[in-house]
Amino acid sequence: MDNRKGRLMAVKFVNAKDSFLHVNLINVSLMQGKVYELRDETRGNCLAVCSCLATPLKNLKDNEVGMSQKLAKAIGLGGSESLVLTEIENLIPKSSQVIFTISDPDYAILVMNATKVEYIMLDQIRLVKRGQNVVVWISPMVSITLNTEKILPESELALLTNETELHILPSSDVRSVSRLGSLEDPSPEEMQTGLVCRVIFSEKPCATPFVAKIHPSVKPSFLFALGKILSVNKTMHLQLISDSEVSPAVDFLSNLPIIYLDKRARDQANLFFDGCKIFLEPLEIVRNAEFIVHVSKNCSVQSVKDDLKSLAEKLNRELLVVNQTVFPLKNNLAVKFEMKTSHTNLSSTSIESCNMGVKLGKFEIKNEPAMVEAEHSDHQIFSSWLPLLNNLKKSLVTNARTHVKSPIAVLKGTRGSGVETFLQQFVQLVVAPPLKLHDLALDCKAFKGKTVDTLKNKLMELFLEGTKHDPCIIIFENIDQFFPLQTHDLHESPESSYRLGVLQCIWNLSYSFSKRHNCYVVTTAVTDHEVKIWDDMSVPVELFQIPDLSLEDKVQALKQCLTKLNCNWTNELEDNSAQIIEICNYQDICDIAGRATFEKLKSMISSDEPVVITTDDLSSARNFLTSQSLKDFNLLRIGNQNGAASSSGRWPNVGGLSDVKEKLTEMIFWPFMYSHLFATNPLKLQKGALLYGMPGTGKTLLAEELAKSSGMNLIHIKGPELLNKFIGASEEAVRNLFEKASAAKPCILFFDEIDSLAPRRGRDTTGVSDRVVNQLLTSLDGVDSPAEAGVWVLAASSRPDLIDRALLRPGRFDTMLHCNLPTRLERSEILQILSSGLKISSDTDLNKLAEMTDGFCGADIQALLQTAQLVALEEFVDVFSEETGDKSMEHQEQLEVNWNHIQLALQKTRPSLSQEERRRYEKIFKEYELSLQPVGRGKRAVFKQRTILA
Ligand SMILES: Nc1ncnc2c1ncn2[C@@H]1O[C@H](COP(=O)(O)OP(=O)(O)OP(=O)(O)O)[C@@H](O)[C@H]1O
Repeated sequence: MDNRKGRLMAVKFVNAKDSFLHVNLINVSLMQGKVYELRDETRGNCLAVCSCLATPLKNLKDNEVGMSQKLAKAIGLGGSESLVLTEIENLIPKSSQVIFTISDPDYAILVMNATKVEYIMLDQIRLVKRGQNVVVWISPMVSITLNTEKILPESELALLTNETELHILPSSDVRSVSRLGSLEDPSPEEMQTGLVCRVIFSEKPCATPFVAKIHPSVKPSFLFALGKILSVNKTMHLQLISDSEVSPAVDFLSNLPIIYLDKRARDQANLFFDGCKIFLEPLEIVRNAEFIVHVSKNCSVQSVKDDLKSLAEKLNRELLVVNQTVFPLKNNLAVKFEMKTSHTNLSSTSIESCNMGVKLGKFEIKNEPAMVEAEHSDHQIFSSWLPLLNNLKKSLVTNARTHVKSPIAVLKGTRGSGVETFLQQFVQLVVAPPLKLHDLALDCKAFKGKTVDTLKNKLMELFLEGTKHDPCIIIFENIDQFFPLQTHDLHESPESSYRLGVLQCIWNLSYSFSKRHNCYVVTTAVTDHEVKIWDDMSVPVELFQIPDLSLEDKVQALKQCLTKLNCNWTNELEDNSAQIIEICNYQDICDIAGRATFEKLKSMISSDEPVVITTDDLSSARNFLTSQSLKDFNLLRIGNQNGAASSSGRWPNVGGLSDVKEKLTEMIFWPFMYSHLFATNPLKLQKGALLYGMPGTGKTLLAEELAKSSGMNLIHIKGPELLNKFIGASEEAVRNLFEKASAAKPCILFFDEIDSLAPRRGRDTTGVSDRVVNQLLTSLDGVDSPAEAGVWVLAASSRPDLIDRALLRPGRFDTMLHCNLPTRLERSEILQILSSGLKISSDTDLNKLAEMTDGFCGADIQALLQTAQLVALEEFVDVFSEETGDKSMEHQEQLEVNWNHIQLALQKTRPSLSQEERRRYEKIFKEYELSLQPVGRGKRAVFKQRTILA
């Protein structure tokens, strides 16, 4: 192609939403990124300049150039014509300011979408020529046409970059064009050319329709044309009258004046919701700005405040500055900066660098609406959450006024603690008067696995939507979707960079939008890990910890759930429910109510009677469900059969071990059962105990039985299950565990095989165990007195000598309880217990069996009885199938374990530990016990002394 002569190409209209030229693949390699002058083939005049897009369009021929039909029309091309394309080779100057004009209807659209235009403009247009029209698409259906009025410094062409300041003026306001870009002050008229207001629908109809009321402190009475927010084609005239009875004068959150509009005018303007924004364009220009303040980029807010203060003092008058931020100066004196609304300034630094008009007059700072104490109605807010709800609301208001706080609030609650419900209650609170925030939500579940770019586009749409409804609150639901479980590695990994990308995107948008608009982002976090990720990004999110519900609130939550499920409840349930759901969290209560209702409905399927839930229904539903807070853990039992603690027969299933049982009863059972007595007694309670002994001696059984008999939750951790190869993950698992235990209180945290989780430090080459031990120590030290905290810690090990010694110090696992191999008497007791569920013939002598099982531990005895049962079963099957050919086992009741079966089982069963192994264990325990006693003092000293005396 001869660049000087140009190339003749036929114009084809393509479905593009931009002001670029499009060509096919072959031409792209020649033309991409280049800039062309477009001349009319017949008349030869230059119509426009355009740059060529690098993305090829398949359906174009080699001699065709594609452009949008709208653009073609805007630059004066009619029908399908041909153009001569001449490349512009000279360097195109980058311009600092470009001034466009725009038709009045398009201006109305622009005003409502200014922020969006800022973001999308450079994607659609890069090059402009003085006098040329360009088209910008605000949405696929809506576009505006801009005419390039002026380029500064003076030039024919301008390349638009991020640095270019764009000014767009309505064409009716051409007078001001000549002044733009100069350092001249804008005239007072320019400053009063428009007003953005928030509409509140007036309850009483006005005598004349199309009259809007406004508080006199904001504007005197003028005639305005009303441009509406949703449908942009209509313009209606509106009489604006001042009325001292209307209040508030200014919506303090958005700093927008509020006007009250009659219903008829509202319908005419297609305004659908209270609180929407409208743009008022004056029909009369009013000269009333008396003083101009220049606010430059480098000028501090304080210096402006000082200037204005001295001015107010000098004039002995009060200052009124409409729009933008309010700075209180002294009693009843305030200033607000007014940006020029005569044009929309699109530079990112516009706020700092523009001139602002100050109007002198009286201005009353509207007092911050008192934090309306949230209503404590039956269906709404729990009193335990009320202080936090109000704090969060306060933070939001402060942020809206000062922009000094973080735009993101993270609500942290444990699993099942009702985080989502809390969020709903918060939203209810802020969308109601007086704040009237608009709420938008994004369910992150829908974006799981999507690219950061896809998410970014969606977020951009969401935030832009938010700016339309400013002030608004944006809620990220289920944000944990972006935190895959195994992202604890500190090294670069696809997961960690994805997560970082997502969060950075959320942060960047929240930050930039909240600077200019009142957008406040609220999200949730369930684990420490989720909170830490924000920390790692070093962005200042505000963290709010959701408190546990009080017992009264739990009962209220239960009633709410049952009411929602259309159920009634009995009076006795009213009295007993607190006891049943005492240790449940919010989600558990919802689940229990749901389960109880479901079971009740099942039982009365053919009845039309109303559903009435009783104490029994609730208790059985509670026993059926696993607590939410414990779902990730190995939960052995919650409470006993009745859902409440029993005070008698505490160890019915554990034989022998009387010392250990007694000590555990004193240490855990009593302080829990009689907490009121212990609370008034200054006794220092022990919070942790270590059960040690040979394998199979009933250590796990003891922990289970303790939880069962006291009605406490039990979290059972098998040593190595917490260890994770990712750096930091094991420590975090330990931290989470203690958090869960606290959420599930009253709770016993039971570390089985603790020697494998917390071996002595310094022996592990990977360092994982060392860090886990350190974390365990920190977490154990963090557990308060069990009577208050409701968390007791138990550990079990058959090799206590391998455990890190620091764990055994006072305040940690400071009580050592030895679970011995059972003696003959104890074996007899165990045999009684374990055989109680079996059918045993009368010829069986359990005492004799106890004598014959020397060296057997509890687990061995259980194995022996199981083997005896199997032997009995084999015999039973043989006899019945041979004699009767009956294989249906109808005669099961005749299945019985007799002495003979036991003898046979005894021949097949050996103690799990040989004599030598038992001796080795005994030696280890002895040495271990000795090593624990302080040298020269205490027991060891006594022991030594005794030796000497003997
Ligand atoms: N003292 C006991 N009374 C009744 N049953 C017992 C007793 N000791 C052990 N058993 C039986 O043995 C089974 C296994 O015991 P348990 O798991 O509690 O032993 P452990 O000491 O925790 O063993 P390990 O060290 O191998 O974990 C129990 O479920 C129970 O049936």
